[in-house]
Amino acid sequence: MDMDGLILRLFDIQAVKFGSFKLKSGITSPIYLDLRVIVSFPDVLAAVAALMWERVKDLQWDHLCGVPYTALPIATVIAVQQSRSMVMRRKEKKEYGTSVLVEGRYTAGQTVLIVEDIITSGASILETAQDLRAAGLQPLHSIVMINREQGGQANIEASGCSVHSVLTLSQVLECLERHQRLEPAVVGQVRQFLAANAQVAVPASPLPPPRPKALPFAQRAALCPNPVGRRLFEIMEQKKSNLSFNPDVTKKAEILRLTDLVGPSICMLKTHIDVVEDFDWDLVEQLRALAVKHNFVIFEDRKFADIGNTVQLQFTSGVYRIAEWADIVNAHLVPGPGIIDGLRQGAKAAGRDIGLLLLAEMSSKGNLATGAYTEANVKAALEHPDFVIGFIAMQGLAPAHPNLMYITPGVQLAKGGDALGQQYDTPEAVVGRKGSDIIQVGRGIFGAADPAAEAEKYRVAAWEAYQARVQATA
Ligand SMILES: O=c1ccn([C@@H]2O[C@H](COP(=O)(O)O)[C@@H](O)[C@H]2O)c(=O)[nH]1
Repeated sequence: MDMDGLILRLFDIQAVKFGSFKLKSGITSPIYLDLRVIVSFPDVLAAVAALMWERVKDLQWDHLCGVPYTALPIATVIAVQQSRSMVMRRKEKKEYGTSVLVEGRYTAGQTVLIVEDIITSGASILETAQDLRAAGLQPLHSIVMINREQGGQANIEASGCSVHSVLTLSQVLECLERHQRLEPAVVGQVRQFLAANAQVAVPASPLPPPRPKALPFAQRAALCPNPVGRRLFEIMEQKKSNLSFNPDVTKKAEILRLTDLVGPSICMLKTHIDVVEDFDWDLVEQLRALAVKHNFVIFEDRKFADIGNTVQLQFTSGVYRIAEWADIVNAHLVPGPGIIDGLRQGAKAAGRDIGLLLLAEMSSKGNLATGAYTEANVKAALEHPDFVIGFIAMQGLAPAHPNLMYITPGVQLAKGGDALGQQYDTPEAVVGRKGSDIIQVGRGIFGAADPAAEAEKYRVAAWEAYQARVQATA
């Protein structure tokens, strides 16, 4: 389809209309471009995507992002036709579940080409660019199908994002006039309108409502119905520590040595009690004594994953009798919410305050704890606020519920991974940008020559990232 053919087809399918229309920018226009309809005309959708691609194929960028909603199918067609990666900006923020506004796989600093159907003032592209920046991405370029030539290009380029367009409104008008599709009076009216509205201001508040405030841990403690969650928030504030340490070694003496060394820097000790070769009850007693000495809570990373009745037995019985000494345990939601009730009953039988973390996300490559599964975990947590204190997660998931906390494993001072699929991100990224609360560190600390000094480095990095996050939304 050539350009004239496309413009005539847009006219025929009523994607170009004449009358009196109120635009998002507030102005009343005698012409309205409604590219929403093209989803019902695959030939038009394909032609639009191909022409837009022609304009930008030589530019350098990492991901496409369609402005919701009209440009989403256009961006999708380009992404599929050209085998290019796309990210997707949410227009509405979800009540619960992943709070990310930009979906997809991307890393901070990557660049984006924004795809839009029409620009007038440029407000919609600016809104999308703002959310992309908030997600750590760089909106470098934009491509629009029709530029209404009303100042949008200048407004967007002033923000550092280049604008490329396939057609201008004048070109559309000129083509329809040449093919005698319009009365001369209508053409004159539209030209007059364009001349009088060459500079449309971005509407006063095109931006989405501000993100929820990141409350200080001290304030979040007061919102926490579970005594252990409350205590952990308080310890974090008292020790200025949002560092959890896991001495994943197999000898009792080494676990105790490492724990005593890093104890002053941590708010939480995470154990894998079933890897200890010389486990005995004295280990438990000594760990509890260290927890009192250094003021931290103990989290047994048992990752329960069976039916309610079985996990209750695993929790309270057997060699480890976890419910008698752990402050916090965790569970997969795979078996359904019965697992939460089973563990709650176990805690009650032991007569102790215990908090539960749900494994909403994981750090390992290719893990399946994503999307709807993650959201189901958030829903379950909201339904059991007395017992579920938060999540193992890679980011903040429900910022509207500050009583819930996020513990993120897979953290080291430099990004990387191990040979078995573990993936590491930095404290700054995890706590500062992704909204997690506590970093979970093992080998990064006990693998260092001086574990105590290394733990301090992690404590300072995570605490500074937390403080910066609170200040940024204050
Ligand atoms: O998704 C998950 C859940 C749990 N872990 C646990 O965290 C530590 C990480 O240890 P590093 O030595 O810092 O890699 C480990 O105990 C895992 O069992 C996780 O890594 N990812």
